[in-house]
Amino acid sequence: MRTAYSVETVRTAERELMARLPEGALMQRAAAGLAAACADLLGRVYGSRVVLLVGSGDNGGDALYAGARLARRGAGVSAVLLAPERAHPGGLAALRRAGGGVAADGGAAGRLIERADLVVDGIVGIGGKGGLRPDAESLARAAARSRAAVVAVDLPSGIDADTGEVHGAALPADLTVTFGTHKPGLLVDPAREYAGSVRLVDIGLALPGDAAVLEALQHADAARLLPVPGAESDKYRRGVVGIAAGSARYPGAAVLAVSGALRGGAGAVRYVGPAGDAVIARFPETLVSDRGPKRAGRVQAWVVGPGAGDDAATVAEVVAADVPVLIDADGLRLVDVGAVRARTAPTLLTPHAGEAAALLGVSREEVEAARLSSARELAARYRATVLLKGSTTLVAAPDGGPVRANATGTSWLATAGSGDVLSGLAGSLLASGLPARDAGSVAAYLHGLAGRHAADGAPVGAHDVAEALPGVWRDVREEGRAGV
Ligand SMILES: NC(=O)C1=CN([C@@H]2O[C@H](COP(=O)(O)OP(=O)(O)OC[C@H]3O[C@@H](n4cnc5c(N)ncnc54)[C@H](O)[C@@H]3O)[C@@H](O)[C@H]2O)[C@@H](O)CC1
Ligand SMILES: Nc1ncnc2c1ncn2[C@@H]1O[C@H](COP(=O)(O)OP(=O)(O)O)[C@@H](O)[C@H]1O
Ligand SMILES: [K+]
Repeated sequence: MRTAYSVETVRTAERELMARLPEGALMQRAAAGLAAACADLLGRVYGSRVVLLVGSGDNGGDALYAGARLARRGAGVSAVLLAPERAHPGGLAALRRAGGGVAADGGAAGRLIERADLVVDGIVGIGGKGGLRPDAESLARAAARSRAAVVAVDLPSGIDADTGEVHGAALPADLTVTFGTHKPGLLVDPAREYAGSVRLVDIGLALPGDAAVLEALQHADAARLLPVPGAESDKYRRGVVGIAAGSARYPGAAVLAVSGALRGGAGAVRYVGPAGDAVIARFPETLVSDRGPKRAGRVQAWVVGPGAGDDAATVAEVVAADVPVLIDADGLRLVDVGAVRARTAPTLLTPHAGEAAALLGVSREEVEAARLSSARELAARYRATVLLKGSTTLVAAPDGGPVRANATGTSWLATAGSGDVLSGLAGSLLASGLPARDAGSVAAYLHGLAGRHAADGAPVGAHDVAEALPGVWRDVREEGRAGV
């Protein structure tokens, strides 16, 4: 599991560790890891041109000490000091001793950045507040214009470490070298996009497991959660998932939700609704009923809403059932918040940003700018687990605890109907017995990978994503066993 901790927790752990180590040891560990990552990125250090953007705090100190290490290996290293009188004195002295220089003025800084192979962003780290200030912003613009690779120290400067929000200008990186632990902003959009790839450097911080703010499943975690039938299993013991979806106008949503559900681990898929003929034509293994959810036969979990049109009665009937229920798409518009809050069995809501905005009474842009707080707020209001879809998908439980972030997806998944496949898949995992947080996060994990496999750099339809699921499932189990 990849975990992320708040700035406050990181600071506490750092203080405890620093008290036990010689002065400056922690910064040397950070700088050594940073210099090694820069060297890997450069390929050849000797003769390369490196520019350090140095702010007034310890983030700048890391950059200066790493720059000194690169200078000792033959790189031409120059520092651009945003606040010369407050630049880390030890770091600056080390850089000078190693033969590095300092840009004389803004003009020189611009020219250095233009010719650089590598720009190291040490403007601001976990001490940052708000977006970049104007002097830093102009350097960020110069770095973006140059052909240099950008390595962010700890965090891309300008992002909010705790929330993943970006208030103002920030400096996009190709690589972020982060220390001790991931920070939430490295896993949640829009900030995550600024980070590029992320490399974690162990500096020996001891972080309390129960204080994680965010978690991201890895193959081994997903593999452990995937339901696998045992020798004694039969289709009912594996779980039956009910799909109440589709309408005369949108029969395809029913077919796609069933396509996801059939690949999600339940032993049987029951379909209820007006699109039974279309479902059976495509998936003859589906148990089809036109008698409404209450009289369709037993299920261990329901999915309601994809392509449901205005059928509020079916949504209400499903929400009244005493089994786990996933509510998606039209179902989110039709459902009564009081009825959801009153449920005792688990509920999983799966809105995209637009649907979440409608439920919260804010704009879509506001949800996209503040994904973490939006997911948490919805979970609290509906007393339900919320899976907020998008480039990073978040799964927030109503009882607090770490939010799961998923970034396995690809923007090729932004295609009509791919959300229907996801809801069928997650419903099937619910029916097979996974708690809502696990069902949602495992579904997002597999769905994202399936999108990647199916697309492989080209446009795909939602049915391609569903068809890629068994292959992905196999990969996750195999690689998970191998400890990948
Ligand atoms: N505390 C520790 O033990 C360690 C800290 N490390 C580094 O230290 C960093 C934290 O250092 P600091 O606490 O000194 O804080 P930072 O260096 O992150 O930033 C603080 C300084 O930046 C200025 N600033 C704040 N917001 C700004 C903005 N938006 N634009 C421009 N300037 C801004 C502030 O005035 C302040 O002087 C970490 O991110 C990490 O890089 C590492 O060396 C590992 C050890
Ligand atoms: N830019 C993106 N990057 C990664 N995944 C995305 C992106 N945009 C959308 N997705 C994913 O694609 C799916 C789209 O679902 P949704 O918006 O409900 O579409 P539909 O209603 O047409 O099925 C979700 O799983 C979502 O997380
Ligand atoms: K930084």
